Amino acid sequence: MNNNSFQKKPESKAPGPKDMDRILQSCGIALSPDRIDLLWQYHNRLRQANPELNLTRIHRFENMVIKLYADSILPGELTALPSPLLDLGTGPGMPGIPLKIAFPDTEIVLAETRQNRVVFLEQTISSLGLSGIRVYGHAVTPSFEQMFAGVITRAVEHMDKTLHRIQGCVKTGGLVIFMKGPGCADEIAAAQQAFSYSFELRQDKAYSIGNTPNQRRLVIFERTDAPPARRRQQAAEKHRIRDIQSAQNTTYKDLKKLLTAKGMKKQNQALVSGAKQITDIIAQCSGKCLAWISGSENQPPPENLASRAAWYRLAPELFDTLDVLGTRSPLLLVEIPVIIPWHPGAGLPPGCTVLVPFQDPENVGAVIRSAVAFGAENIVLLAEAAHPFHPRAIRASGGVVMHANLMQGPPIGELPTDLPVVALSMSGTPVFEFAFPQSFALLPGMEGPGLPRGLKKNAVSIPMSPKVESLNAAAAAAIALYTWSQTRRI
Ligand SMILES: C[S@@+](CC[C@H](N)C(=O)[O-])C[C@H]1O[C@@H](n2cnc3c(N)ncnc32)[C@H](O)[C@@H]1O
Repeated sequence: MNNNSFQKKPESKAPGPKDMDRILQSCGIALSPDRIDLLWQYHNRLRQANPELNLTRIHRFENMVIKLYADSILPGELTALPSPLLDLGTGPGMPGIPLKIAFPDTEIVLAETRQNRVVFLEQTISSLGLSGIRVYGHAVTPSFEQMFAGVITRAVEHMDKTLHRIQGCVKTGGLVIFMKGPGCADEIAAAQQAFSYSFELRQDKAYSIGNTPNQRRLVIFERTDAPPARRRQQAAEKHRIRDIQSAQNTTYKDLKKLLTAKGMKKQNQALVSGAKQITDIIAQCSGKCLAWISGSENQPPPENLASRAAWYRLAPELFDTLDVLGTRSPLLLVEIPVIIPWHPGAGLPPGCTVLVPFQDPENVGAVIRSAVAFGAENIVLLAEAAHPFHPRAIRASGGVVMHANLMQGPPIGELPTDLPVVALSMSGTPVFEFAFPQSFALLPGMEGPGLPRGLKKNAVSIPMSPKVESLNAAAAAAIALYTWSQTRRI
């Protein structure tokens, strides 16, 4: 028998508050003895409850101090903590409880959905005798509207999801503090893209926890717009409000008529959908905005919508009927520019006039967008064309229809035969070899029936692989317009 087996192993001394203090100091955190004592009590409660509640997978004492407590406290050393502060998805109280202990003046609310954790948090707060900290034991959702100066969150979800979730509860200028690992660049980019109108990146700081190899990144966004509750109140003071609950309401009936070209022509109005289009139109054509239309009072108009625009708050089912693109975000009622008649007898202006025959509103919107992009400023809608302010056309145009120079022309069959038409046709001259006249009308092929014979005299084609039968007509028009625009630059 090995003699060693009789020897007692040297007992490792159980760690105590002094060890906690020493490790925290090595991470650059100096707490007074009473604060260390509170953190020690928290540590013991966490350890006791962990086997039953599964609060953390970190068990070694040193790791718990570094990766849980020091990690939780460091954001307060690196930035001034906003107060009151919501710790979203606090779990067992991280970072909220160590932060409260280290920065007792900060008011903190711990948000946690799991009820056994909620009980643990409440008992911990009471047992440690902490004040200025409480638990919100429900899910934080966009409709949560208690107001905070800031949110902090650790190990919960992607940043864009959190920014969406906390939009109701952070004041203008409030901070959203994300405690992340080093590789979060994609998350930051996604959040910036999705929330460019409401949050700005204020800080992105890489650091390590003391002298350990644990790399961390503190990412802070600042809220730039007003939260919905404030916007609702401001909007109610600023705009004329009309609550519409019945399909028999005359304003609603008029709005419904705008779903047809006839209604749009008669009322000279259109419905715009899509958050980006609407934002752009409000910014660029504020005088044309007549009403903000939402399916609930929780979607107030943005602050820069002119006060002359009304706010129509529709019952959800009435709103859904108008929201033909199914965007579920509010619509904008706009006054549309008068489409003046086109008189071909007066001759064509220099450059390219685009004739639009498309019956598909998306092609109409797309070709108008390309025409303006490549400098063909005169656009003639032939009688066959879908209405350029059809919701799909507005969306495909990227909002360009609002300021394009649109004219109303005859049916394609009634175009003057002496018009210098350059038609787009599969059998025409390859577009790169074609000498565009000084002044001409570009006629892209109509879907289905194609071009009338008489107009094929001067035809250009887009060379392409025989594997594809034909290009989308608006795409072909865009290529021809681009080619023409390049010949003008020579
Ligand atoms: C992975 S744990 C992280 C806990 C803690 N922040 C940490 O760093 O140790 C995420 C916690 O967020 C909670 N949670 C998730 N979504 C939430 C929401 N919408 N509102 C409140 N709590 C939420 C979960 O119940 C869970 O306890």
